[in-house]
Amino acid sequence: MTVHIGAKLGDIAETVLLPGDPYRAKWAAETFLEDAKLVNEVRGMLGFTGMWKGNRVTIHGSGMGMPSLSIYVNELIKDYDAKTLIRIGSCGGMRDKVAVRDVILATATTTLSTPSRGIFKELQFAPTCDWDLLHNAFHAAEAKGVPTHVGGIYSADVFYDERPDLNEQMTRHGILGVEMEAAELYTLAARYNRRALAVLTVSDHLLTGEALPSEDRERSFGDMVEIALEAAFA
Ligand SMILES: O=P(O)(O)O[C@H]1O[C@H](CO)[C@@H](O)[C@H]1O
Ligand SMILES: O=c1cc[nH]c(=O)[nH]1
Repeated sequence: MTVHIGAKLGDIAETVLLPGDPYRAKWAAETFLEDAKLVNEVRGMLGFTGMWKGNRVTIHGSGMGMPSLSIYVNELIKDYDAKTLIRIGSCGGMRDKVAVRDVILATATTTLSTPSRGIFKELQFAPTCDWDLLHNAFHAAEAKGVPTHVGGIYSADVFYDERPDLNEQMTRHGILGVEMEAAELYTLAARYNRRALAVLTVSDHLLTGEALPSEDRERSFGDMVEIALEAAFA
């Protein structure tokens, strides 16, 4: 047990999928895993461990925003020795070519800051994904025929953004979508030599204003979960 995770040592698999939403973790575990068991519910942050095609997997909520994800990922790596960590999140589309329900595989993330910012001082560290996971995920998405984009994303600190000028610069510089966790996930994975990737489903669009309801964000992102599982065990 850790301060924020009630699971016993050994209850967490080496491969962990990380949705922001704990109820997406529950839905994904019940939908895709065999023998899924609840291993954490401290503060309502649900985590489940089960089997997928003979492979042991944990699906654990990260909460919203990098400070929350940082707590769970630090403990999952340092206390439970998680080795592969894949975020399965929603994001806002930022380019015309990206449509709602499309999948984005995030190669690199741009941020204003992360919880790790302090250690870098004047350095602008570039958080990037694991190449093998990206390669596997792209081929899994292609095989499923899921519309998929590969490229940079923006990991923001706020959902209700008062800086539309920043979004304009992101779009102008080719950023595909905005979410709130991947930069810290990639930074921690780099620090502890783990594999990380963010597989994202576009839930709304900053340019068109289109948006999916919260029930869809909790439950309708099956392609993203399967792509993440295929990528982890390819
Ligand atoms: O759907 P999740 O995984 O929570 O991800 C996105 O949704 C939340 C905001 O609604 C933020 O956590 C953002 O990163
Ligand atoms: O962080 C997020 C997630 C989904 N949609 C957004 O616009 N922002």
